[in-house]
Amino acid sequence: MIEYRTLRVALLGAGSVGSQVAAQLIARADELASRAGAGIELAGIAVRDLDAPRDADLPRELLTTDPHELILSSDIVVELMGGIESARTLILEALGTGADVVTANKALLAAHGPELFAAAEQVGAQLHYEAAVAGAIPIIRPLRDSLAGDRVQRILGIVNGTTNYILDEMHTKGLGLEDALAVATELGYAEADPTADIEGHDAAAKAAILAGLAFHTTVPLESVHCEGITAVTAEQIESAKQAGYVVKLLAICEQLDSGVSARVHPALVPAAHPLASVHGANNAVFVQAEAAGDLMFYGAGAGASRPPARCWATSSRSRGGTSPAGRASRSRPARPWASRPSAASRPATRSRSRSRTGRACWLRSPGSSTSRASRSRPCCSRAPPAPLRW
Ligand SMILES: NC(=O)C1=CN([C@@H]2O[C@H](COP(=O)(O)OP(=O)(O)OC[C@H]3O[C@@H](n4cnc5c(N)ncnc54)[C@H](O)[C@@H]3O)[C@@H](O)[C@H]2O)C=CC1
Ligand SMILES: N[C@@H](CC=O)C(=O)O
Repeated sequence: MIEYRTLRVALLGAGSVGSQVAAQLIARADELASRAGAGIELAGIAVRDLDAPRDADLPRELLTTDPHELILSSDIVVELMGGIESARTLILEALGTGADVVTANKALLAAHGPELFAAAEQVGAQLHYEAAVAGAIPIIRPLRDSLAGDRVQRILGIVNGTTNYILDEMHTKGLGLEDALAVATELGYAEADPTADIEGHDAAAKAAILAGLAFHTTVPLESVHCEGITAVTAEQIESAKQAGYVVKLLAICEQLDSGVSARVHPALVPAAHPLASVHGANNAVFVQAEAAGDLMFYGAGAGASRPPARCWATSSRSRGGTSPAGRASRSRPARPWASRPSAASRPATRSRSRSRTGRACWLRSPGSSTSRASRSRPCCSRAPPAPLRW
């Protein structure tokens, strides 16, 4: 019988994703231990309300309303609360103790990534975020590590499951946006505030993260052009269909001569393109790289049972100390586990329409001025978004 030393894991938040992560950590503790070479013990779960109903049956004795105490006694902290300020403060607190952190919080990373990574670097801790982009799809590590020696030229991503689900329901069943959003929310795809999904902010945060990794730079969230799906109409979807296109909310990250461009907006995708076949809440990230050519990463993008796999995969690889007390003094500990168009159907509504060469283009709908798009610069390079060349 092999005896493993034990890593204590603190979970912050027990909502859709957090409760599933907790359930998996409990149910698969032995399997994780043998893979990670260390025992994994769920030390506690910080919640707001001890009596709130949860998606999974969690041992009551693990619940606490005191995240600070929990963090102090843990080796790895998994943040699944969402939101900005509390999450930021608690992650900084955890890193300050030398704990490794796992987060799926793309909004936080896009807004405060440099600060958080600097804090991790300072104490030699790790900050994992594989589940922050594209749900269950492993995309962070491939971009950061596997493609590090290549030159990524462009990324086309369907990175928001909620909007893909909505557009797919509108396309295949003729459902309205509101009805489809209600189902997406019920299924746990949507953010706590679904405006972040339908206005494109969630996809924009993911685009900033992807563009930063792909082009080895920092992409401020404010520089990502952002237009959601609220102005997409049933008529536009039907007209796109007739013309052989599917409307998708795309995150497009490109290395242009003028600089890095990252933008999010509805686009017409030719029905034969692999991205057109991404249905429901699935995501796909289509990467074009100089040496590797075209790659497509595909899988479940949202839904409570999907991202947990990415969370506990990174937790189990994350370093842990033999005792929390020993952490603060370690500056660079040995880490054996570490790897470290709008689819306007009527030409009159299009700001850019399909070109004579048959390329599908970026189409902007006149009704979308309430989105962050209208307030932000179009892209990092300040160049206007370029039409897509498929
Ligand atoms: N739902 C999904 O499919 C995916 C979600 N994510 C991200 O994972 C994170 C969690 O998402 P969900 O589970 O869907 O959200 P959720 O809203 O279902 O759960 C968040 C939970 O955290 C709790 N919470 C918030 N602040 C807290 C605090 N200060 N102390 C203790 N508990 C607190 C809330 O009460 C809630 O129970 C978010 O950052 C989200 O963007 C990432 C990938 C997929
Ligand atoms: N609300 C998000 C959840 C995962 O990141 C989405 O719909 O993609």
